Amino acid sequence: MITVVWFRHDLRVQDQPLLHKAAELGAPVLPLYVLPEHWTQPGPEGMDRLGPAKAAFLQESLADLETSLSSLGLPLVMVVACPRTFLIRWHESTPMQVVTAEADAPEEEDVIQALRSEGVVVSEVASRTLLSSSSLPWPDRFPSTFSRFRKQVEREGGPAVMRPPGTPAELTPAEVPALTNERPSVQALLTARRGRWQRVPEDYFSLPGGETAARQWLDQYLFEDRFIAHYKHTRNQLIGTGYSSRLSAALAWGCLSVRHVWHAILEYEQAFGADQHSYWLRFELLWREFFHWSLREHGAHVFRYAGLGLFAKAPASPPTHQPALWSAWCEARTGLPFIDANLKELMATGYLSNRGRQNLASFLIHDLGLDWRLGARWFEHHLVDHDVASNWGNWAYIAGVGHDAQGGRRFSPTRQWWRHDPEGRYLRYWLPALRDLSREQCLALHFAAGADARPDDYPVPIVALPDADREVT
Ligand SMILES: Cc1cc2nc3c(=O)[nH]c(=O)nc-3n(C[C@H](O)[C@H](O)[C@H](O)COP(=O)(O)OP(=O)(O)OC[C@H]3O[C@@H](n4cnc5c(N)ncnc54)[C@H](O)[C@@H]3O)c2cc1C
Repeated sequence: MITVVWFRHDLRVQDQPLLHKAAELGAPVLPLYVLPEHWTQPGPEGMDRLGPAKAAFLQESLADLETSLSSLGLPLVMVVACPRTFLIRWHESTPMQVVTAEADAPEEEDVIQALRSEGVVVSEVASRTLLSSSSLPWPDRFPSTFSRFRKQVEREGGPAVMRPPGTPAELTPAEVPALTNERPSVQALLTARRGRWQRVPEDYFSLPGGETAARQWLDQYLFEDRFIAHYKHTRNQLIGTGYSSRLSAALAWGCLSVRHVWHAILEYEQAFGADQHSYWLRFELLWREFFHWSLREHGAHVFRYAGLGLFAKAPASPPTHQPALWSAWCEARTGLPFIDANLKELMATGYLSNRGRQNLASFLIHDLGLDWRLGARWFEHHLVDHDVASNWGNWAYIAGVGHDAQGGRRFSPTRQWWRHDPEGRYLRYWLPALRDLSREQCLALHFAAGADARPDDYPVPIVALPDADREVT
């Protein structure tokens, strides 16, 4: 019998409860990563789940994990396959038990159940959240809003977050069983997916994938540059290094554990004093936590057009698809400079500020009138930090079918741009064609006016904004 440590979104070695669990079980250990082959298969709109920036981050994270495991004397087996079929077949030839992270998304839960029904013993270990399933602070029903959730979690000075464990001392490597898998290797597939994508010069901040880089950045962010000291004031900015923590991709792939980040912030508070900024970073981690437990509670409902069905009655059927609007979105040619700049940044870098994400989601849902799930899938393809719970939870929230008791949020793209990009710096950065225009000229383009100043190839807006949007101050 061997213990397969099946890595999914927990690509690290330090503070890794999966390895501790494997050490406790005592059998020889085989670390495994299965890249689910369906991630590369296009869905109905031609989008798959593995865009180029995301593939690059995953490739770097796996390379780093492989190096760290090999320093513990453990090889990392990597395959492209259907995880359920692969593990069941393997079990038939090589008796094994599996140690893996607690399931988050419904499809992860399905695979774990399928393995168990085939007689595989699976130990699920909490590795992705601050709280643990054995000590949740809400009595029985999951809170319907974030503020109720936060109040319960913060009661009595909480949350009490367990200290992450260090690296386990001794693990005996298992012999690698023979593999019959005709798919391309993980590295070959990721190289092909990554294609010619590389970090562009415009990407003023770019964190490579992997635990090593993530730990270094966390240290720099908190203790060297101390960017956290202005977090609450700058977190809504659109451009520049250190306006927000940029920890999302490392958290999404588990290069860092959220418990580790939480305790690092507490250490910062001990060293430099707690204030509204350090509290606010922990507050944002509670948003992540909220969406993670919500996904476990509501499961696949978050993927329905009508969402979670907690508050208002949502229409059961999605709006008619509008191919012209959708292509303009996908090409970042909506004709609204602020929207196009955000679309360009996301496509070029795989990252976008929280403010930018809120604006894009609101625009797609409330101004273009498209099915919110299209936008969520598009984000899933592009975002290096894609996280099922946070992405789908936030989209549903803005669409008014998630946890927002007010029934959805529209952000005026005009006012948002005027407030958050007062010098037009962000816009000119991502739209060089508009570089010589004044901010007022760009505003005229935004309202389909100002034909004189329109650069030749810049499109007219694909949608007229409501009159109320014209008032900007
Ligand atoms: C439509 C939409 C889609 C999103 N999709 C994702 C996603 O796929 N993955 C993802 O990690 N975040 C997602 N977010 C949340 C948020 O935009 C990003 O976490 C944040 O912009 C990442 O940058 P940062 O690490 O510098 O964030 P910081 O502001 O430094 O926040 C620190 C951490 O707190 C967490 N966090 C912050 N805001 C949120 C939030 N609103 N919801 C959940 N967690 C939050 C993240 O883990 C983040 O890394 C989405 C938000 C919106 C509006």
